[in-house]
Amino acid sequence: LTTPPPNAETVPKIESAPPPYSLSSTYLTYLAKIEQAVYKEIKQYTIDLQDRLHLAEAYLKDYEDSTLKGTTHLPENSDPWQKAAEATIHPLIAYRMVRRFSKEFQNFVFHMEHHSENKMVQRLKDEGLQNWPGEMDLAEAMDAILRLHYVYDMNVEEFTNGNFGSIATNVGLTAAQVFELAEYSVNNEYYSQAFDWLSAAEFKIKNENYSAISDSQIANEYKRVIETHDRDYEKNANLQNLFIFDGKLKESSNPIPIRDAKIDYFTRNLDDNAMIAGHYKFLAMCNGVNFQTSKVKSKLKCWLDTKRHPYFAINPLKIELLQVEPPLIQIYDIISDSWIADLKKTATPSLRRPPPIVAGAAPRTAAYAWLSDEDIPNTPISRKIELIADLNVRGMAASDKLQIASYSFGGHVATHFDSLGATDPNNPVVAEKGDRVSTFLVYLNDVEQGGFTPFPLLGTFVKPVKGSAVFWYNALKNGTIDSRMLHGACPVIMGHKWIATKWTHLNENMWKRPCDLDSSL
Ligand SMILES: O=C(O)CCC(=O)C(=O)O
Ligand SMILES: [Fe+2]
Repeated sequence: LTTPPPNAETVPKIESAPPPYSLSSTYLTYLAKIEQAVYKEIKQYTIDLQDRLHLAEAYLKDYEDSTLKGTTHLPENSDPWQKAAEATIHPLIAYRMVRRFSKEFQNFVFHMEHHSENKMVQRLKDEGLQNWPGEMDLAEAMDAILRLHYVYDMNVEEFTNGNFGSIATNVGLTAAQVFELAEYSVNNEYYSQAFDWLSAAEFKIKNENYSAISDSQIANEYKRVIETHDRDYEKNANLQNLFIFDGKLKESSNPIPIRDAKIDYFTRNLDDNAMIAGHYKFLAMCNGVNFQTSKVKSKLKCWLDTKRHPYFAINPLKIELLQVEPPLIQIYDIISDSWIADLKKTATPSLRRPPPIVAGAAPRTAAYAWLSDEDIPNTPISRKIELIADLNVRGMAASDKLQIASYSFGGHVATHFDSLGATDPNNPVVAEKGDRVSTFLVYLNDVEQGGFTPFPLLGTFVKPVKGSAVFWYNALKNGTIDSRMLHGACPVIMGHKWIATKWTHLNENMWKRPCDLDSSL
């Protein structure tokens, strides 16, 4: 796995907004660190509980083997004082009693006092118990797991056995945990997913010695999926983007598998609008499908560029052309490990959950921080981008601050345009600086699996490669939005994903934008 992000301990307690625990590898790392202490605490607690149980049992046994055993000839209901006197005649019974009072009780009371539940709870509170993940974090984590299933057409049985495509691991989920995700799917109207999760739970229960759920719970849940689906079907059938079966489940003996239903949607909605068509191509690309024609592909190439600036005569840029028109390029090895470490370290304390989604904006699940050039004096990345892209980048008017994003499992961005005017024609930033004319996105690490950046309408996608950047223009030369530049981020399956993004604005780059990126060929 990737090395943990720096300064995980410095993750702040955020008063204004709940910390994005499930959304960011940084916060997950912080939790994993806390859990090392929690594990030790609870492990010790079980040892203490066992000690106390043994002490209590030893006391009972000693009393039963001496006093009770030696005084059985008195009737059950005889006078307690008479019984007590009887117990003190025998020297060894008497001795054992004195021993119990002076030794075993002391021991017992000592253990009770020093390892009480209250003290454990206090220690957990000291670790930050009240700020730990809650319902919302769990819902976000469940969404992330279900998103991986949906986007990558995961076989739930394989997935929950810990096998992710080409990667096999030895950790999966229990039948009860799989069942919880099935229930969550139904509650959130992901009916087709619910079926996959239920049948996986049904299968898993057979292979478990002990399961916290039963076959009858699963049977009831199947009934609930069908009933809930059929109840909501009429109401929602007209909603284009709602993932729903074609027809009522009660009447169809064979529900359409999620995979076929997606392909159906893909072909049906292809021409409706860029966002919807883009979504289904996006899913295919996350799975590695490239839609570029052989004619387009034949123009693609890699080269070492020495001409952009004298600096590059001795440090040539390794450029790969991913699409000629509109231009999309990936440039390798543009940022050193020490710059990467500086960016992660500086961003970590201010990583926050994204703002609530406004109408028309794409859902995104990552934690974000914004760095000004002054925040990172030893990492002059704006200057470097100026040299590479030949654009004005430095200064408040020329670009946005550098955006750092930290994704965790299932972390994604739905298809969108980086142009601010695309979602909000009255955006004040557009009025002031002009729209975002270009995007320069740097991958700060390799991702074990998943996390591609697809451009559905170009038919190609970018793979995260540590230290490489992808560059494109969001605006046409006349300044209007280039609607071909729809893109998104595929969910991370395994690993962490960190990116740094610089958006350059139009007004300061009016005269800078080269006529054609191709001229450097
Ligand atoms: O993470 C990626 O690959 C793309 C992110 C993106 O498009 C964005 O944040 O606007
Ligand atoms: Fe974007």
